[in-house]
Amino acid sequence: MSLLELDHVSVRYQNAVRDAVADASLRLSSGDFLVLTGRSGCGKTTLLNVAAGFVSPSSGMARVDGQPIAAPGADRAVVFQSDALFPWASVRENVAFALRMKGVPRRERDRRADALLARVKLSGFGDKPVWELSGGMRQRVGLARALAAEPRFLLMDEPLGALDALTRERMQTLLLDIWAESGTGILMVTHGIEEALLLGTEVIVMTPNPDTGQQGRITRRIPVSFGRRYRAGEPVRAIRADPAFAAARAELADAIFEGELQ
Ligand SMILES: Nc1ncnc2c1ncn2[C@@H]1O[C@H](COP(=O)(O)OP(=O)(O)OP(=O)(O)O)[C@@H](O)[C@H]1O
Repeated sequence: MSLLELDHVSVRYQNAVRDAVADASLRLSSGDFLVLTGRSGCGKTTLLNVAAGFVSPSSGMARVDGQPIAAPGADRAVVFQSDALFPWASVRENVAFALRMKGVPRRERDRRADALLARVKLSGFGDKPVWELSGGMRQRVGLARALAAEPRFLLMDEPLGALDALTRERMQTLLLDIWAESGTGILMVTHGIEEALLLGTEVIVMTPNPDTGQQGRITRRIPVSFGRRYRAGEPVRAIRADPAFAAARAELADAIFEGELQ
């Protein structure tokens, strides 16, 4: 069991007159799926980057298992919206990259890469160059590559944002399957309201300060259980059709837009 904590974190970028994120706290344990959502510019990526170790808090603390986060680490794998794969390498080589860095011998890393490719439903694609793959397939390669490091936490910034609607729905269930199998703690940023509800165990809403349009704060934390229902065997279609899902959708939209849409 691992714990990633952001404790009263504020971030002010160099030369900025205000904090991009003000006084944000969250706790991500193994097996949690936290979703950060909110309007554009309210600081979601900034907060994820603090967890990743790319950005240092100006005040407050970020910790993994009590140790301050000072830099990116293999315990926290990051998946971005653009897949950031190595275009010159094969699918298998991309997935095996972290294993190669660790000095895992060739045969062993190929075996593990192929097992990961099977998990993301890309068996048989290992020898392909990545540029031959569709956007959804590339994102699955990116996911397999992140999982290769056996991270304690998976940090994902709009990982499905560039995909078409049908591919995105399939990726959502794949993410739930991988989360269930791996027991990893996931922190994901998304603009998708239904996606947040379907995937998260907790949806964290950030909103900008109404006076400045900046200084993102956490304004709501909504516990959700739809993803757990999928894990327990309920089909996604049935979950989406449940009036409780529509009610949660309306509640979350209201929290994000603070009544602006009504
Ligand atoms: N490297 C940076 N230097 C200076 N300011 C930055 C930097 N990165 C982000 N900001 C500012 O910090 C604020 C929060 O940005 P951030 O990208 O974290 O928001 P976001 O909620 O992820 O936005 P989006 O949903 O559009 O991706 C914005 O005002 C942005 O302009």
